[in-house]
Amino acid sequence: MSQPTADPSDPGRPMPDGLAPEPVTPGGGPVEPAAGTGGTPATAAEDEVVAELEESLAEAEEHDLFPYQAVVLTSFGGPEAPEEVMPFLRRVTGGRGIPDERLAEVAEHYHHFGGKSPINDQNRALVAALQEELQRRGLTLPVLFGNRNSEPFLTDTVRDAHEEGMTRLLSITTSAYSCYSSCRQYREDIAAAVDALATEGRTVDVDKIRQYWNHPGFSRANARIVTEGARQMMERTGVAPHLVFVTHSLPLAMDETSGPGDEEGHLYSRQHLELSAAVAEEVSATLGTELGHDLTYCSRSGPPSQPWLEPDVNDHLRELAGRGVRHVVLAPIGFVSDHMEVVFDLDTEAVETAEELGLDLLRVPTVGTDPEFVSGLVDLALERAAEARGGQPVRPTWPGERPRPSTCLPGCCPNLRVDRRAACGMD
Ligand SMILES: CC1=C(CCC(=O)O)c2cc3nc(cc4[nH]c(cc5[nH]c(cc1n2)c(C)c5CCC(=O)O)c(CCC(=O)O)c4C)C(CCC(=O)O)=C3C
Ligand SMILES: [Fe+2]
Repeated sequence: MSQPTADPSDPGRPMPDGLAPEPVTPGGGPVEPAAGTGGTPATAAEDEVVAELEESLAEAEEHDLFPYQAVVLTSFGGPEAPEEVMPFLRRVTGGRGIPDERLAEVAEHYHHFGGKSPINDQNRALVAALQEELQRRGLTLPVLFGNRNSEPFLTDTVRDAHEEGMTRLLSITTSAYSCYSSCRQYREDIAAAVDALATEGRTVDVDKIRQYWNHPGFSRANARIVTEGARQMMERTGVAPHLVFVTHSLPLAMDETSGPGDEEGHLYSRQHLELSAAVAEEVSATLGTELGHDLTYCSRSGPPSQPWLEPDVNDHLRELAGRGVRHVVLAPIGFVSDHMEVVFDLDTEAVETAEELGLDLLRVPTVGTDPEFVSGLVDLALERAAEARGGQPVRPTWPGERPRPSTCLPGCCPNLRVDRRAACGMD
């Protein structure tokens, strides 16, 4: 960790400069006397209303997540019944040129599990864990849940929040890395929700925590999980396993253009390469033996003519077996929960490939509701709130020392097909 002593959320430490809430009300000014009194003396009932309002505004200013009134876990979504599978897939791929055969094939993956993706249950568990962690720190804000591609839809969640009187929300997305699919597309869907509600006369602002691939809550939890898996395998077999990291493949053009718009590009694959190397080094140091490692990709789609990031995890397992590797720890560092990509593409397909090859394969879990990860997400929310108040909070990272900006730079991770407004950025 680059700045191990600075934890803005640690209640035991005094707040660094700039972290104290600004003395403003959510409405931007002092509380007005009850409206409609027309200069006549206030009734006891009106006095009571004003007192309650003042009290609730004072409460809203006290907490460390001010100016936010709720946290919204924002995720991809997934079907929960067989009849939801095709509508979900059409929503996800709408106009994106995914061949019909690929859609039918992916539909089969869902039907293989009774038409239900595990992703929503996993996110509901994460919502509960986040709520518990906030409460543990004395923060009483609600944690809401909204999806991009299935119920509960983000727009409906934000509308309900507005009905409850909320106008400023903080989104925590279930996506750690930087590319169009994992960052800007979420920002576009947040903007679409905000804009849809604006047409109903509802004004809501939504900010987002930074991409957290190198926030210690995510990266250190992954390092620990992979270490545990490798240790188990070593104790069982007496052999140091090979580490195979895996993430979602992307069209090469999407990887090339991922990043801050500084024309360096390839940020998505570079982030994964950097974390894979750091975790492998950490595991090797902890277990006292050098473990080999590679980064691989899964869940390729799109037309065969379009180049995507490689090697595919199955191809790579074949290559490793050919080189005489017998024991593999498979670490899905690209994902935050064991959703369909993990239970089908890895636990079903890659496991089958390994069986054919006679490889001993251990797939370690994603971060899920790991307490270190959940606590890291709350730290990230506190960090974002401090920034929203004009402060300059400490922004811990591992590996490296370059946190992603919480407001994306112009042109970052562009949509290569159409122009859509994106929230949480400078463009
Ligand atoms: C980077 C990335 C993440 C990780 C970041 C994040 O988590 O957001 C991710 C997650 C997910 N992807 C998911 C599902 C799907 N992704 C698809 C298609 C695509 N994903 C892409 C990228 C990513 N995807 C891309 C470049 C495409 C091609 C078409 C397009 O440009 O959009 C398709 C269409 C069919 C197909 O082609 O496979 C489906 C059904 C689910 C739900 C799983 C469940 O139900 O449990 C989750 C969590
Ligand atoms: Fe996907």
